[in-house]
Amino acid sequence: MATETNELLLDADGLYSIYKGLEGANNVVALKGLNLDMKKGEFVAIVGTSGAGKSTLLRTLGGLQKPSAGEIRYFGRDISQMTEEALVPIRRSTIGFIFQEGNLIPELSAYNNVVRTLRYSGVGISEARKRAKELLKKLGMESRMHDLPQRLSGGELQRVAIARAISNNPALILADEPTGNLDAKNTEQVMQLFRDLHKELNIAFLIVTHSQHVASFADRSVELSDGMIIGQHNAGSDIYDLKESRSVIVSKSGNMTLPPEFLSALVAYGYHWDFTLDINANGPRIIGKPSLKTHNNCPVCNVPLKGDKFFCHSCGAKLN
Ligand SMILES: Nc1ncnc2c1ncn2[C@@H]1O[C@H](COP(=O)(O)OP(=O)(O)OP(=O)(O)O)[C@@H](O)[C@H]1O
Repeated sequence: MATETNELLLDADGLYSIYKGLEGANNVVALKGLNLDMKKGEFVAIVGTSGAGKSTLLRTLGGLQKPSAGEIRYFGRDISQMTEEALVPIRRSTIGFIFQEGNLIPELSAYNNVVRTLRYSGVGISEARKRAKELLKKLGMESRMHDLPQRLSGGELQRVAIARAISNNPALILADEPTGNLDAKNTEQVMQLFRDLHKELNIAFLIVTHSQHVASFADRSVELSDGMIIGQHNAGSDIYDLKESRSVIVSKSGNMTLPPEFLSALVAYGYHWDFTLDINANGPRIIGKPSLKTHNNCPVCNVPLKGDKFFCHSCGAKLN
């Protein structure tokens, strides 16, 4: 059985991700100071409109691209500024990736794709062969395992991709639209497989999806909009109309994320409230009068903002 514990698996703090604009164009700030915690064995969906930053978040959390600012900790260990050399073994031992296209090596059979992944992780050849066979059998691919990817259907390709992703017993699977290319029947089967793996092996899942059905498998859905997490939702929420089910998130480091309707009623993005809190035995109390301020320093590169408080002339971050 999946046992969700209070032990933190993943803990991301203040993540920014900036794509440099082409000549003359503004940079795109795809993640804007985002915070996310995941417990061991949790099943979380990332939902939100197109361009909200979901894939960027997944790739950044997986160490496939560096955040422009912020920290990403796995079991308390910060990976955000590690060299590729230091990252590779952590990625291999902790994380499995599944993408929409499956990303198999086209010249290798299903079986050799899995063997290759295991070999890269340092598993000996005979053990790798044995484990590849067992995994493909478990995923219902025993009779097709010597076929090349081009001879496999979308659903079969995803099974091989899943076999590769779980081959190193990862604590977490990061999946970007894993059923995006599949029909309803194959989507159901792949999601059922995820659920079984989650239960049997206690693997945590973080899945980007546009599908209500896929999100319904998750313990909670995290909603992204314009590079920020704007709410979370319990299992069974309607992801096509999330307004009703948003709840406030308070991260481990004390950052609070408020639903967008609330924020826009309060203030525009780019401002913050400045106040002093006194916490004593009677609970928290605001001292003095809160005041509304713009950032003095760029939250991405920390250089003082000059003139325009919503554009950093130093790193090019657009802050609204
Ligand atoms: N390599 C890149 N270079 C420049 N901008 C990029 C790059 N990748 C993504 N972006 C931009 O970053 C923002 C977030 O993109 P991302 O792909 O993370 O969103 P998404 O929520 O996954 O979208 P979708 O649901 O359509 O796949 C978008 O404005 C996108 O145009």
